[in-house]
Amino acid sequence: MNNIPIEIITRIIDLKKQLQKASYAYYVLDNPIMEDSVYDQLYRELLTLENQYPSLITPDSPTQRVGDKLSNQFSSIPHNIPLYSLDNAFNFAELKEWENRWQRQLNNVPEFAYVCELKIDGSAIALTYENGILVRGLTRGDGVTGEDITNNLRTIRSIPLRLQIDNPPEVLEVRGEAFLPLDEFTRINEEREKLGENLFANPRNATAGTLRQLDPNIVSARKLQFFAYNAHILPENNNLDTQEQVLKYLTEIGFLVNPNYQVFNNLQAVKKYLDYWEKNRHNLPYMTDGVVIKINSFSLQNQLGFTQKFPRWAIALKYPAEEVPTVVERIIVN
Ligand SMILES: NC(=O)c1cnc(OC2CCCC2)nc1N
Repeated sequence: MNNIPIEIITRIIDLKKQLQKASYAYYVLDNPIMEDSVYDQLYRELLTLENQYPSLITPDSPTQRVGDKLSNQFSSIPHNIPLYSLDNAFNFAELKEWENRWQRQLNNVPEFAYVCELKIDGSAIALTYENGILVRGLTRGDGVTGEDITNNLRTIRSIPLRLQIDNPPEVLEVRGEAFLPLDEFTRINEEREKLGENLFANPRNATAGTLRQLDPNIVSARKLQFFAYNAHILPENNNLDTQEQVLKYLTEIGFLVNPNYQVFNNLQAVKKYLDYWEKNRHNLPYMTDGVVIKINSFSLQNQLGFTQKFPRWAIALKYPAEEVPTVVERIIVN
């Protein structure tokens, strides 16, 4: 590092900042701030400088998204914070029972709110950022330990390699859903069908299958996306008091958050949201299998805690399972 001209060092830092900002605008805000040709030119300049000065390559560099080393297997790593699964409700009456249960447990809280989030039908993922840099990405696994698929997750452009804030927390745990948009799912199955390979039954299986690929280049070629829905700043001394604040924070620091979340003060209002999305979810470019309803206040969440498997403060309203139009069905029809 000592015999490298300072102009080179500052140029590399500046290029990474510009490229990360442009990538965030393009993949997360869906609002490009740079022509593709300019992005490519800056990217090539960074690549050239990093090849000349390899000691200046950092893990958050945009050039480090697609590693070239093949994994031969994934190691199992314990989660910093366990990932819980969701209890299910299959109709409004069961939702009402859930509300009665938690209200009884808290001796009838008059003031509360629910956050409703579309339940994205993909693979649950846990990301760890240290001082703003992505250091690890794990599958949900059994909730206690997950498989280290960091190299595969780094290829997902809507997962930032560096948080887009100047003073990042020491450790940040981000949870969310990796998923395949429906058009990409169809494209992958058409490709497999041409190669005589078996088809993925649905986008969830295709996502899980892709994340288990040992070659990050294959993962990079499939346009996986990621919706973040939870964050834990460690040590837990932060000013995030509600789920709604967490969703806003996640967007600020560089994540794609599903924009269809809404806050309601009662279950009747939640019902309208459920009915709306049961009808309109098929217009979305990705699969959902329900709605996740969470109590908004972390103070109430902490008072309620967890059962052996589930948080008492959240539940998934599941829509009836449905068939995904796959290439096979089209052949049969034709
Ligand atoms: N698939 C989803 O979209 C989804 C899954 N899980 C959660 O919340 C976790 C947090 C605590 C228990 C469940 N939210 C979601 N939106």
